[in-house]
Amino acid sequence: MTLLSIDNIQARYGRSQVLHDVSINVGPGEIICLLGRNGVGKSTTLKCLMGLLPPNAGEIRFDGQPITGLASHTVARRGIGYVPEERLIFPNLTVAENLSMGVWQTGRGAEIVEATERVLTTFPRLRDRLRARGGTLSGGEQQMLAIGRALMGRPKLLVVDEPTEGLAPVIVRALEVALRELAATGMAVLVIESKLAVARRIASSITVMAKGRTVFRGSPAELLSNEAICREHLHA
Ligand SMILES: Nc1ncnc2c1ncn2[C@@H]1O[C@H](COP(=O)(O)OP(=O)(O)OP(=O)(O)O)[C@@H](O)[C@H]1O
Repeated sequence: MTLLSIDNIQARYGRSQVLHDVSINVGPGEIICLLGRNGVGKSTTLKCLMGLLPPNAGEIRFDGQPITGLASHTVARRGIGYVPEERLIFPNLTVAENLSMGVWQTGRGAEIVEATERVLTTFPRLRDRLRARGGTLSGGEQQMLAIGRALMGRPKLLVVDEPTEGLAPVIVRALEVALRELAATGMAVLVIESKLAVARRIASSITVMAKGRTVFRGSPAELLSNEAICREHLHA
């Protein structure tokens, strides 16, 4: 079953065509890792999905409905939680306040408490930090907070741009465990991951991009046995 299908999208910044032909599918309970060298259009693909840059061709469908070009708040309300590369933590708000920003209806205290508990089950490390200001957290804790905030609205699909970038191995492992646990509950996960080792451990399927196109889709084992794709399109 497919929850998200991105079909043959193209997109441009001004006159510069950045995406030429991108297709990605994600089903419930799957973790799809998007790999490829710097500048091939991975982040741009997520921006198209999230309504931050309208594609100029192709279609995006989510949960049986077309969502191509819808505004980002509408896409989010359909059930997609997005964690951009910059994380966008509010540094002067506490961790608990940052999390509560991820709930749509404000003023419903019980809902916020329940959603916060769910996030703390996924990221127990944040429990002791609930009253700390976002800006005082380590990079790894900030990434957990950013993902946690995206989880507050109970998304069916979690979309994360490079979550492990620049983080210590022990934190990377904790994020891997969290993403696998979320997928085990049936959540779909689409993640940009530049480390092949991480992608191998968590991916149900890997999609490789090169120069604005998706050039490979398969299991981690299929990717590793495809020497040409590994040599041409991935970091060593
Ligand atoms: N706002 C923008 N305006 C113009 N060009 C942009 C903009 N953002 C990205 N680009 C260009 O679009 C291309 C794709 O960028 P994108 O960030 O999607 O790549 P990426 O695969 O995510 O790479 P990285 O891992 O470096 O983030 C690059 O050539 C980049 O320079």
